[in-house]
Amino acid sequence: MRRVSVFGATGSVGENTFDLLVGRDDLHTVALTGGRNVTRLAEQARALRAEVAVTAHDECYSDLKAALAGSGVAVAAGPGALLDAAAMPADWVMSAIVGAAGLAPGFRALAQGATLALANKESLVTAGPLLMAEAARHGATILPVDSEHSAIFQALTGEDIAAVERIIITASGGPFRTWPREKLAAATPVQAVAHPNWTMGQRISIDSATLFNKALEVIETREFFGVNPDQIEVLVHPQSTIHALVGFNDGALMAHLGAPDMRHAIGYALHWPERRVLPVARLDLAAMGQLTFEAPDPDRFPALRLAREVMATGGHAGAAFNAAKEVALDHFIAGRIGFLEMATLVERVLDVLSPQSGLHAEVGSLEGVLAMDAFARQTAEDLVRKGL
Ligand SMILES: NC(=O)C1=CN([C@@H]2O[C@H](COP(=O)(O)OP(=O)(O)OC[C@H]3O[C@@H](n4cnc5c(N)ncnc54)[C@H](OP(=O)(O)O)[C@@H]3O)[C@@H](O)[C@H]2O)C=CC1
Ligand SMILES: CC(=O)[C@@H](O)[C@H](O)COP(=O)(O)O
Ligand SMILES: [Mn+2]
Repeated sequence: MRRVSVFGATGSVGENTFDLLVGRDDLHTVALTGGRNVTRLAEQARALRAEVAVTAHDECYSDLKAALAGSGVAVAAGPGALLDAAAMPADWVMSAIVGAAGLAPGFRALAQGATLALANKESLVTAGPLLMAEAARHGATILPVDSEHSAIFQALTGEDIAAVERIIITASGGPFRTWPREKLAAATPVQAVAHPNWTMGQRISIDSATLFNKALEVIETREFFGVNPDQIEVLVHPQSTIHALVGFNDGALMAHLGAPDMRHAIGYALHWPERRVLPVARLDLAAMGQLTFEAPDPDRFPALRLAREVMATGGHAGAAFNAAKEVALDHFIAGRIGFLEMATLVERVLDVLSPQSGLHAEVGSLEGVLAMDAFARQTAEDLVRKGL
């Protein structure tokens, strides 16, 4: 029986994963984790007959315990319990916690040789070399779940990475793709979260609106596939039908198309190296009529430029970039800074950290990455307090 665990089970990727796991008697669920939504976590744990359910928050323990009374599911809480759950032997582990909080559990799961289905792009942005080395050290496999990276991975199957000239990841452009800069300044969280094509969690949805999601994905592409930054292109494609394209040295361009449904990428990672029938809509290209493409606008969406600077800096710049972006997002959601100020804040943090602080230093340990993450968060908080 194949053993599976899901980290971030109550989120958008987590629910899509649950949908593919429920009712499968060839799979055994080891651990399910969530955050504050303990009611849903308990429902999932009962439905999948999980060995253990873990909430990331100590204060949610008693509610989770009560919700699982009589179920036979063990209950635990707190960041340490998340790591303990990641250490429980499993064959396939979904990493779908949002933000840098997903890094340590995924890292821990690799140490027991699990196949890590990686939705948490922040892991590669903050600690790419470390994560890939940890997988190699333990004979573990990392499979991409981010839709673009799953698409690239599929387009590369059977190919030689040395024959790759370029990788093109598509961006929907988000809900503000056509908005002028003046209007963007007043954009609200409610408007920013309304993704045109995908149903996702609040944070990644807003990151799609700023194009910070695409900025993270450019770095994720570099870290996962080992290509040079100048081989990675971003193409705005408002229909989100093509997820990525790979260009080869003979001029061929292989595109991956599919409905905007994460169950494809999750299901591909679940069954890899096989393909199995998945409950996703089939495309009707004639009904669609046309697919369109645009270049991203660097003035209204500076996140992509910042990603290029981060890749040029290397070292811990990815951890600082992601942490600053997470703080900026918190303040935007809370109404303390404006939409355009998110990129301003991230750029200021990188400027402040640039001359000192080990930003260039090679990524050598999880502790080092987490220290840079904390330092960048503190720097961002200080800048917001003083006023941007
Ligand atoms: N949504 C999507 O379609 C896609 C998402 N991704 C990536 O996948 C990851 C998850 O995204 P998404 O599902 O949208 O996110 P959601 O916000 O929908 O879900 C996040 C999950 O993480 C849990 N969580 C939140 N904070 C913490 C924490 N500090 N410690 C432990 N667990 C926590 C949440 O628990 P609770 O809700 O119970 O509080 C929830 O289970 C992100 O890295 C995102 O970039 C990538 C491609 C597509
Ligand atoms: C589903 C997925 O992989 C998301 O990362 C998606 O790509 C977000 O859409 P944007 O292209 O708007 O960032
Ligand atoms: Mn994506």
